[in-house]
Amino acid sequence: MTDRKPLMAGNWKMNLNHFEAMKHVQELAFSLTDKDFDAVDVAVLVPFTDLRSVQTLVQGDKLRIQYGAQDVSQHPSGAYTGDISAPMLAKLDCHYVIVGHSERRQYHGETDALVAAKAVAARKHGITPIVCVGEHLQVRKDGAHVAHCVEQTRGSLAGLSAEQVQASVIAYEPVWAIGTGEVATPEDAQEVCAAIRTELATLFDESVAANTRILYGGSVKGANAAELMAQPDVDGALVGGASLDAADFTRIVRFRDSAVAAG
Ligand SMILES: O=C[C@H](O)COP(=O)(O)O
Repeated sequence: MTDRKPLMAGNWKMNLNHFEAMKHVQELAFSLTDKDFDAVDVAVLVPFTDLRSVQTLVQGDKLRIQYGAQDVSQHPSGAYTGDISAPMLAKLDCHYVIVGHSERRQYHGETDALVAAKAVAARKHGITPIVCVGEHLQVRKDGAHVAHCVEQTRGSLAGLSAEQVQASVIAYEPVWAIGTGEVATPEDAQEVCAAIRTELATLFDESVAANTRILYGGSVKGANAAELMAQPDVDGALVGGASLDAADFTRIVRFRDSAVAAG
């Protein structure tokens, strides 16, 4: 890892109502210290219904926890029943929004072009998109995972300027590792994150490649975070299940402590 500040982002998925959200953020705030926030950016990516409560808590108590949503419309407003726009998220001071999570791609048929349009919409309103890519198990078995993820990255960033990409985050999440307990090896994570970074240099330039944060996601836990974060092209984690456990998420944020203990 270079001087890119690590980002540990908890994707709560469809868990925690707004009461539970406030309790959980308070627990996190209680267990994390200024030293943690100096070293690592910490974010929670919460259901839409939790955003107002989380915003109130974070801003009211001046917490250093960042927050955001898990999806956004590509449209700024209009007759799109059920959708939430980037201006709406910006009004709630969201820092981040996930776009193109594999669960959106799988259950809502989201394509690379749609993901790119959502990322553009987010950047237009000052929100950092966390653009997800990753291969299914069969693609990995076929040995096509690197090419697949590079292609998906290219498609999911189509239309974004160099500045917009540099102000975005990319998350490599192998689908076979999500929620399965089967974490990628550090070498697997490094191989794909490095290939994505090389692709950013090709698509844009070395500076974009060097400054864009690339996360790994898929069964990250306190016990395995340090070895993943030790990889030079892995700049943090997008954490699902373990982000619902304040103690384990804190261990992930403090990955350097376990690296020291192990070393
Ligand atoms: O966005 C998070 C990922 O889907 C990872 O989920 P997981 O940590 O439960 O495997």
